[in-house]
Amino acid sequence: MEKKRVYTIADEIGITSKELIAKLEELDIKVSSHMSTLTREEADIIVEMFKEEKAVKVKPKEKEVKKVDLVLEHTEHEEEPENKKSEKQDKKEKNKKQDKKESKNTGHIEIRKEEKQDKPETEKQDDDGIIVLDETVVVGEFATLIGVPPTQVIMSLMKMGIMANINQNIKFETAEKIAFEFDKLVELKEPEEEKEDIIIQEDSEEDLELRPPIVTVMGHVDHGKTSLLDAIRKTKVTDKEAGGITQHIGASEVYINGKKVVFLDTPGHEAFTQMRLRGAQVTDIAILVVAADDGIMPQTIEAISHAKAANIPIIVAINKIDKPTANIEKVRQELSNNGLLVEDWGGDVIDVPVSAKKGENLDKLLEMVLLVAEMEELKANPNRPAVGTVIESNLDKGRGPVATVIVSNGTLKVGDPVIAGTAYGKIRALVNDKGQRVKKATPSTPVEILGLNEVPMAGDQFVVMPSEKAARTIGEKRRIKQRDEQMKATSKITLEDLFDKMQEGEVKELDIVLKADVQGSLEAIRQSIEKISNEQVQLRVIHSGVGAVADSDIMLASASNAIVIGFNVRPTSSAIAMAEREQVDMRTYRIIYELIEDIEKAMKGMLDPEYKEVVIGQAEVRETFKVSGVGTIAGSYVTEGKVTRSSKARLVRNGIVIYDGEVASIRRFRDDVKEVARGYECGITLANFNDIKEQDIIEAYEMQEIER
Ligand SMILES: Nc1nc2c(ncn2[C@@H]2O[C@H](COP(=O)(O)OP(=O)(O)OP(=O)(O)O)[C@@H](O)[C@H]2O)c(=O)[nH]1
Repeated sequence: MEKKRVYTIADEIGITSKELIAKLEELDIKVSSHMSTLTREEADIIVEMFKEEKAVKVKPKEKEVKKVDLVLEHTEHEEEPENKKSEKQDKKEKNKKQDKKESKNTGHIEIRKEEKQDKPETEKQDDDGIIVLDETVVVGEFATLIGVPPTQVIMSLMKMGIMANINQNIKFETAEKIAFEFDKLVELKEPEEEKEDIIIQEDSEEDLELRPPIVTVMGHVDHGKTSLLDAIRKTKVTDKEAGGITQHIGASEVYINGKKVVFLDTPGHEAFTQMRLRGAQVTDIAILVVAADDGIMPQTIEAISHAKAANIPIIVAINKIDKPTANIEKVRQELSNNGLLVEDWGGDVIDVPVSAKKGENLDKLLEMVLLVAEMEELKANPNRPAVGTVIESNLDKGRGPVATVIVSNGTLKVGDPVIAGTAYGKIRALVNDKGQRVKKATPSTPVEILGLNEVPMAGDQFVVMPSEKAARTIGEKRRIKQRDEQMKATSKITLEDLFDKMQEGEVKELDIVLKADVQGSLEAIRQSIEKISNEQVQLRVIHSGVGAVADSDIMLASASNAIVIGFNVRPTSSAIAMAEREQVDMRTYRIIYELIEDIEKAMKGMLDPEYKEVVIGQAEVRETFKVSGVGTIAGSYVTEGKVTRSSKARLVRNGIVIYDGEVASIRRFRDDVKEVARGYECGITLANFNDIKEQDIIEAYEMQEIER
């Protein structure tokens, strides 16, 4: 580390060494003489501090002006006389109240008016003179806020053993201590809640009526999800509406004993989790299809994890019972191994053996769906303007933007002005799942809506607005906000920032998606991981499975703000791309101990930086010499880049890595040298390794820290 002598620093400031030593003593920095050294960083801060101090002494006026400028940049009335300020404050309070009154209340939603931001985002002073600060604050700004010269703040910091210059950030806790020293009070800014632009008002209990359940079918590939959906639709849809042709709109309704059940058309948990990723939970109940001849398979386990993560009840349909190889009891056994104990086995999970092919027991399955729905008490108020979720959307050549929505509450009518994400418009037509035009759609009903100005996204919430104008205003505002947000990267949890987020109280749980090469290691790792939970943070494996890290793992992690850990497995290339896009922290390990150690370190905020290997050169071994006391010296010729004494080295023979370690020495003629470049000969020895042969390749590499 570069150092500076006291006399040089004194010289730079323009004072004598003695004066500097005395000043440093005041700051509790002990130096014995003018020959003592400080680190370069310390020296810079001290020089800067003294320069500032001098400037304040010499040109107090200019400094004042600058200070006011700085304040003006943030807020115009911070420097106003007290009485005027409070007058303004009063007015503002009144305005605020007025605003609140004015914010439109349509009976079911409240449209929030934007509050004027006339104070700086980060810091402000509240009415009783308490200065409100963020988690961190820049030294210079903090000094201005508490009305103390920056040099004094820097000095106080030094006394606390913190070397920071005027442009550096300090933590709130530090700022608080310093403010106390100067008789000022500060408080931590309360985290602002994400303000919704539309507040949907709750219904009172007496307005609520039961609504049909919305069901998603999940399960392993080929276990019969599509067959089951088709079979249900064929028997049930055509039963009711003779000749009615099911049109694909993303969801369909079926009737059992006169009661309606809504099925989402896209089977599988990917679509389901995709929606959750967008913050929408449409599904009330999951039907887990398990083929009786195949049993629980990896995607079955995934589906279980996804449904559990979404906290929805699961009904198991044990399918293909018509097959001679069907083994229902085996499926039940496997279910219990995966945390689903069926009723026959003393648990509370409902399972129904069915055959999608033969149409067997489908009524029983649907009855169970209704039963679970009843227990869930799914309710809505049909007598209010509608809200719901977009489940599919597309741009139709003839009809323009088309969206299938499911009404979650209220009744949607033709002519209603709506907003869906950033899209807005007036409902021109409603089309049901049979392709028929309808006038209205009640709770849990899937319908296509026409009349939006653009195609919304699946997962977007739609809300009926008081007027078309209100819909447009909100739509435009959202578009601007969306653009802003796209600029800011979304912050997902990572092991690096785990500690900081724990300190800030943002994180109480670390969810993990775990993939490993064999079942045995999965269990061992899961147990070890969950054991290291402490009071501050709970570690939870929300999904584990055998095999490569796949897209669905990343999707689940992203939707649940989890990290992904792969043990002895690699991610697929599309999973890598997806993790990058979704900013999911994904790590792979080959040694359990290292995996556990990384998590433990992350919990203490001491995670080592990540390194990547960079090959810096290659040398060919042309001759070898055995020297007693030294070992084998490889007489080599550097063919690429360079080889340095500090590099790591690999010995490669016929493409196979024979040794991986470090360069012990490099000599040119009889001298030890630091490095040898391409085109030169040299003698290389490797640390603790002598089995070097002619024609071997020595590959020199370095581990470089990756910027995160
Ligand atoms: N014997 C028998 N075969 C069935 C049954 N249900 C589905 N199958 C067959 O199983 C195969 C897979 O059925 P699908 O409905 O395509 O399965 P899936 O789960 O939707 O498959 P993916 O869409 O590929 O994930 C088809 O050949 C079906 O005919 C059943 O109850 N009995």
